[in-house]
Amino acid sequence: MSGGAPIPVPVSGDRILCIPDLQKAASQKLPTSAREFYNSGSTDQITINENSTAFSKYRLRPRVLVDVSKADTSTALFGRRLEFPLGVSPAGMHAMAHPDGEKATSRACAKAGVAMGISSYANYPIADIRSACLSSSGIPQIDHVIQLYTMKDRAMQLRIIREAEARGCKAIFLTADSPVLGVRYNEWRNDFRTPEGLEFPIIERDTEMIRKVTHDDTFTAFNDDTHNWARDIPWLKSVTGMEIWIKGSHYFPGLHRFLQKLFCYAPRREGLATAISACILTAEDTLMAIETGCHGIIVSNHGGRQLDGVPATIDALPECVAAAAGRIRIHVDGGIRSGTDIFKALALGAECCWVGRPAIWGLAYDGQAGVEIMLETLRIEFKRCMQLTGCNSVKDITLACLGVYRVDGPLARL
Ligand SMILES: Cc1cc2nc3c(=O)[nH]c(=O)nc-3n(C[C@H](O)[C@H](O)[C@H](O)COP(=O)(O)O)c2cc1C
Ligand SMILES: CC(C)CC(=O)C(=O)O
Repeated sequence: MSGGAPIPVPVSGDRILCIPDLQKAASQKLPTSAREFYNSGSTDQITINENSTAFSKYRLRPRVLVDVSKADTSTALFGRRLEFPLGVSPAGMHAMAHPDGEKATSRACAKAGVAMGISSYANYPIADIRSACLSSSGIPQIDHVIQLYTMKDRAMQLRIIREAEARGCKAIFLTADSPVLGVRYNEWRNDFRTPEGLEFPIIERDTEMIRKVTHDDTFTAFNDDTHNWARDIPWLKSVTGMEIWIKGSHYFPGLHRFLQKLFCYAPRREGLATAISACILTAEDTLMAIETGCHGIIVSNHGGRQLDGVPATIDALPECVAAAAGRIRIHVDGGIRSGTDIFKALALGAECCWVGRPAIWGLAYDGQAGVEIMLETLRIEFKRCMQLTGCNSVKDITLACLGVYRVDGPLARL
């Protein structure tokens, strides 16, 4: 019998015991316009709120009297071990939360053994973010992915891709839900501008250029609202060997007709037609990602910052998983605020989760150390959840671990 090494619990005097503690402490430190920029969603805040509350409808179905002394939280991504199934989502402007910005996030991710996404709107170049987490032998200790928008300026897009390749990024996360910026009242109300001194080196914008304009203006100038599956994915595949993952979903006109044709003329896919009927948009996008040969999808609604009123990602996940039928890798982000949330997402079929705002709150709270607290909190909670449900490895986390209450009924298995 082995009790294993005791799990270190964060017990500093700062009393950050969970992600909501961190959110509260960090938010108090941020000026109003930065706080609202980070913490808000779009329009009526429906989706951002649901992203985190939707997890609570699920109940855990634990198995007891299981030896969990050697429970192992690790998994693998891009052939590298992750300490637990988590990455930090690509989110712009980490340096508004702490001067070390994405470099601090990168170091914290390396310490925790998780992956990191680099936003096109990062405040440091890809090279600096990668080299912030070098091992003693000079090799980055974690994998990074580069987040790209579909951009009007193909030459710039190509320069970003070449730089990401040269610096060893493993994949492109193509953000598909942003042909235009979401309606963000906070940015309008506060006439939000990137603070003095911060740059967007990846999209080649210095501080003077970006302070002149709003994000709406920047998005309109850069993002390609003519983007589409048929043109953009083949182009990306033709220019890079990096993996291509689609982040977020966006309805592409004509797609429904295309799918109808597909199911009409390809009888072997009839089973899928049934599966997608539950949630047309996201299942369609999942199928398009498969059809166009992408490597993976991130079930994401951009943290509720783009189209308000879309479902919580944890609610969209099952339809995507069903439509995918094991043919594409599926990750999820949005509203994940505890280790139990990670557990539930895995039980519903995600391979890995990502968090956006919690990293920003960690930065605002205490730079790299704050992000480390955030990651360690989630790791400990995830491990405890695994042990208390009788799971010894992430492979043990299946649909059988969850239940949900139906109206006036007993707990139902999923
Ligand atoms: C301040 C902020 C900036 C973001 N910037 C980007 C971005 O540049 N590109 C992108 O694809 N997603 C961006 N996102 C969305 C995140 O990648 C991620 O989908 C989202 O934050 C996940 O939800 P969560 O914050 O509830 O964890 C941003 C999110 C926030 C909060
Ligand atoms: C820096 C931004 C324009 C990115 C952002 O806010 C977003 O993508 O949600």
